[in-house]
Amino acid sequence: MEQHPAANHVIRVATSRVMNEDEKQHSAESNGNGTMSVKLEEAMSTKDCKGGAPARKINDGSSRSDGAPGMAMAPMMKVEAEMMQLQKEIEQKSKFKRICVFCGSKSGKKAVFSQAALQLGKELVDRKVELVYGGGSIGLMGLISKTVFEGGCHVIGVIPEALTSHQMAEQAIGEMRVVADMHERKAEMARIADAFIAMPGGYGTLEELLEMITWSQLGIHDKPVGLLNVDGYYDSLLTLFDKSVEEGFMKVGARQIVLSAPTPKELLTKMQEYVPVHDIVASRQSWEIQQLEFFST
Ligand SMILES: C/C(=C\CNc1ncnc2c1ncn2[C@@H]1O[C@H](COP(=O)(O)O)[C@@H](O)[C@H]1O)CO
Repeated sequence: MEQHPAANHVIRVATSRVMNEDEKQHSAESNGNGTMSVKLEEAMSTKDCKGGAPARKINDGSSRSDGAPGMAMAPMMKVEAEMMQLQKEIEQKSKFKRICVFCGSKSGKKAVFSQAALQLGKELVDRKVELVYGGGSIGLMGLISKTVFEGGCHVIGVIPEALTSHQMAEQAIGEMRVVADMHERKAEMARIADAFIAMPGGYGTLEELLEMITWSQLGIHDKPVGLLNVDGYYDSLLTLFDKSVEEGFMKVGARQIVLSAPTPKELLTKMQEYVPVHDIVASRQSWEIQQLEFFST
């Protein structure tokens, strides 16, 4: 393990497969909504707010466990306040433990792009989501990683060996996973993240985005892929995808792999609700078997 003063820690990763047991376990760990649902059900049950004897109905002003008239409002209001708080927590709590964000190594000309990076970073912090990203400290990459890190959430940069000397001269933050090349980088990002978001960016961002969409179409993963369409930046790409369906190069179901929204909140809501509807080319299991065979030869 290599340590750099500017980074929390740096580890070298030998990526051999896109999906493995660690990923499956992590995926199981990441679904925290069950606990909250149970809590809400408890709050909505017929017990009073102190957990005493059952009352009749939550919204009925006469519902008192002790049967005393006229004094029901205070405990009922407390139950309702608790329910609202739990509901808020459920909405804020993310289904995703880690989200990979692809974004520009430049900040773009308009301030809205930087503002969106800060907004998305804050949204991840509010939802207690860890960030996986390209490991660079420049452009939108630098802004979002700093925001998430300073917000107290874990940040994992996945960086090819060739870029490390450049990176280390800059201010690296969080955990750095050093991989052999660009292919391993994407495989590692895909393996450890539960979902992918592309912010505005150039070729690098587009290439990463399209690869994750293609891997979903093929059945290599079934994780949500979202486009943060800041100030209509991706309008023309979305139109091209529609054109591709129109001209018979893409199935309607496959077009639905790509989710998009102008704000992080709206995008994350769509991503939380995402259910794949496309036909996959080969099962995830068969991709894993192929990869195992490839790496064992
Ligand atoms: C290491 C530093 C600069 C070197 N540049 C990059 N470092 C890390 N990751 C990068 C770098 N350039 C591109 N990427 C990856 O591509 C995406 C951005 O590319 P774009 O062409 O700017 O859209 C990004 O998601 C990265 O994964 C000093 O910090």
